[in-house]
Amino acid sequence: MASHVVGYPRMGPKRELKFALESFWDGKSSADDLQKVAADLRSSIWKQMQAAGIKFIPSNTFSFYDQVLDTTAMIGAVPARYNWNGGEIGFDTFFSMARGNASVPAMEMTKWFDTNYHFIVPELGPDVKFSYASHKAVNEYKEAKELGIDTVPVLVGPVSYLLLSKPAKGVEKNFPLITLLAKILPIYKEVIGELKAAGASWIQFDEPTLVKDLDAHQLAAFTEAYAELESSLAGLNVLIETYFADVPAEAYKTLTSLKGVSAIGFDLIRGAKNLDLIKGGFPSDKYLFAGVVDGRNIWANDLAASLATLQALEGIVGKDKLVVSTSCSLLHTAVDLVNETKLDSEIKSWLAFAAQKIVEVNALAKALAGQKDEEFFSANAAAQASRKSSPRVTNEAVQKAAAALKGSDHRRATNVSSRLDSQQKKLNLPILPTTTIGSFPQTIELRRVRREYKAKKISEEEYVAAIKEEINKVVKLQEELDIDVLVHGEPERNDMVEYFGEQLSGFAFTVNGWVQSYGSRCVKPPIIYGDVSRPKPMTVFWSSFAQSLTSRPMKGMLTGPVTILNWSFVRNDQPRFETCYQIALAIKDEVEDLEKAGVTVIQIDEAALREGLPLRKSEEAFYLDWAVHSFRITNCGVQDTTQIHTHMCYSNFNDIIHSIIDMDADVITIENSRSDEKLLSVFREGVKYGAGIGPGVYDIHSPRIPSTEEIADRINKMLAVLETNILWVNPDCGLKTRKYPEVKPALSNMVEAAKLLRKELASAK
Ligand SMILES: Nc1nc2c(c(=O)[nH]1)N[C@@H](CNc1ccc(C(=O)N[C@@H](CCC(=O)N[C@@H](CCC(=O)N[C@@H](CCC(=O)O)C(=O)O)C(=O)O)C(=O)O)cc1)CN2
Ligand code: MET
Ligand SMILES: [Zn+2]
Repeated sequence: MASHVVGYPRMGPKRELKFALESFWDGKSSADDLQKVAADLRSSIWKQMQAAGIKFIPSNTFSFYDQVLDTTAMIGAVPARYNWNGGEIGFDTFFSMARGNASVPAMEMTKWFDTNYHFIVPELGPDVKFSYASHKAVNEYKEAKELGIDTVPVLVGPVSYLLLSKPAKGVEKNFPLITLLAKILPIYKEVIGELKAAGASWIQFDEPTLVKDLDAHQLAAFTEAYAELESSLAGLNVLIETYFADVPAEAYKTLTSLKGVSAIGFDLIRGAKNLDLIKGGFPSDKYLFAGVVDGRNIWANDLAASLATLQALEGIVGKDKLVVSTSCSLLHTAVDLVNETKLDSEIKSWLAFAAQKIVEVNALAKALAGQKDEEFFSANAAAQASRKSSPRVTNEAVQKAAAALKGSDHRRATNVSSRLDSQQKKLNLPILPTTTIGSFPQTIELRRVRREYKAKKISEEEYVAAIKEEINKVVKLQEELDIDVLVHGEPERNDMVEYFGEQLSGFAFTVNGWVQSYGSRCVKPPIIYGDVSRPKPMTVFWSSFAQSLTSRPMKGMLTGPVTILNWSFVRNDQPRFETCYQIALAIKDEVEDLEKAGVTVIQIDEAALREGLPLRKSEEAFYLDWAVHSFRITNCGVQDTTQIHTHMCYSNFNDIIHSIIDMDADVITIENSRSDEKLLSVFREGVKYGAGIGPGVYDIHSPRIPSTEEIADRINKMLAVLETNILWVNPDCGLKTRKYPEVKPALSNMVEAAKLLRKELASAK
């Protein structure tokens, strides 16, 4: 019985790739140094999988930034503004596309399906000249082969690639990108040819868009694409991998009849209906790659349950056609539990990170082949039983309180426009008020202070003094810049989700459980293992201190329940909405304590609300209902004069604008600049928005400093579709990833632009 892994984390068990990338970008190390770190990581991962007994080991799942950008490089689809002159694409062009450079902004980045991973959106059109411009897939296959490991090279499938692209600037918005298939397939053919010549016997195409709602045209593109590739693929075993949800019934028909395809991979964790589809009929000549080990979470597999599932599948497809696999790439889980020295041993026994998951995959494959490791299986069964019965998982008071919520929809008593009036009387803000999203740069010194405090190398007094000093600096800076509504800068926070997880009951946290979010940036999602409650106030101390330093309004800064849920590793033993309501109640307590402490503006970030949206239309309404409800629970009890802000980043909101309105926040700040102001089109189309809104005026994900004119131009575009009195001026997102030499001039230009427009508006009256 064979085993397979869809993909593996790239960063390394101690984020070696992150540090190598950042050092290279800072000019502190050479391209060769970076290549060396990368090669070492790849080789250790391949060897680890080989040692675990994995038969189908993936290659080309490594990336210096993102696998979709790698594909863009492979087919030479570099936007003209990067001045690429042909030839093999090197670091310069590659990283300019990813991060921008001094003269050109980066390409758009967006969420990879419903994960916290971001990909670089390809910009295509009828005039793009495609060419084979990155041999990475072939090189990595050869590299593994030289180590004596015959891998399965992985490519982003051509149809998913196009369906994830957007029309380039100047190309008609509804240009049918799928018509570019004919132009990119010849390059895929070249790659396939080289892989065959190098000795590959399998190839994997990731086609995750097959789990979305596709129309007949889009489905037909899959049929055409693989028919077109069939002759090039002859002699290779071809695996089409789907993940993140089940495949809709129509798509299943298309998928199982693709020409030249010998194997199909399914997510059997998130794809609840896949099993029934397969039971309803699976082609007898194809391999089934059964994704039973969860690539999106950190729980140890319930091996007995998976084995039963696999045995049922074996009855359908036959013993020699079943391959045990992961539900998706392990990119979305933490790397190695071995490095978790601080986790309590009972909780640790419930967990499996990527390194442990490959062992699970192999144990299942062996058990199917009649070589069950009894000891491994019984230890696993004991851990499953301990997790089910552990008293630390349950808090009855919390369960009762959460159950009681469902009857009411928790709305504020007064409507938003009269609330805004009461708030304005108190706040007395100018038109186009300026603010920032919360975090200020996280300097090396700041990180050192937090690290030393955690390691008990400095005392609590020293720590508090250092953070207070930082808050003081950030407040002074904002006053100098003349920003209207201030923030304390979040210097005490490692991350907006992890920070709250560390203070709530029912959460555990890791030391090295990093997951790539974008580029070199990683997150360490907390683990929700039990019922959630808030033992004591979490932010009141810092927020009241910050408010005491200034007469300007200081925003209290919280992360909302949906975002805490979506950016944590969540329980798989109760529905997500139950957990979300529990978190909402904890945040509600915090909101009310902030209000009591005299904080009059409170921002509750829901950065991840959109990405939690189910991948299929039919499931959206249910999610939006409980997600928006959870947000309202947190702040329905505050006074009219308390201004509730929320913030969202990186998303396409146009399709859920009515749910955003239904959140009933007083002010929303929202990402806008990196996606070409797509956001504004919804207002252009006539949606009425009466609450305060601050579409970001510049991209904070790039080191580039926007000019005053550029920002003023952006604000003008907003004024064309939004009422003057509801518009706020702010960056796209928090500033924690930036450096002060970028932030100071950028914010200064932002304030200047706001002032310029205030003047123009006043003289126009
Ligand atoms: N959870 C989450 N998801 C999100 C976002 C977000 O802010 N949070 N933002 C959006 C974009 N994604 C982002 C993801 C990560 C980062 C980010 O800045 N991550 C930091 C790590 C953040 C962190 O928790 N840092 C800790 C740990 C610091 C650390 O690495 N310490 C090292 C030593 C490092 C040193 O020598 O300074 C150690 O302890 O070993 C801290 O600052 O306290 C990074 O990769 O650099 C930014 C945006 C979408 N998704
Ligand atoms: N308040 C948070 C910050 O400014 C919101 C970030 S959304 C990813 O960092
Ligand atoms: Zn944000």
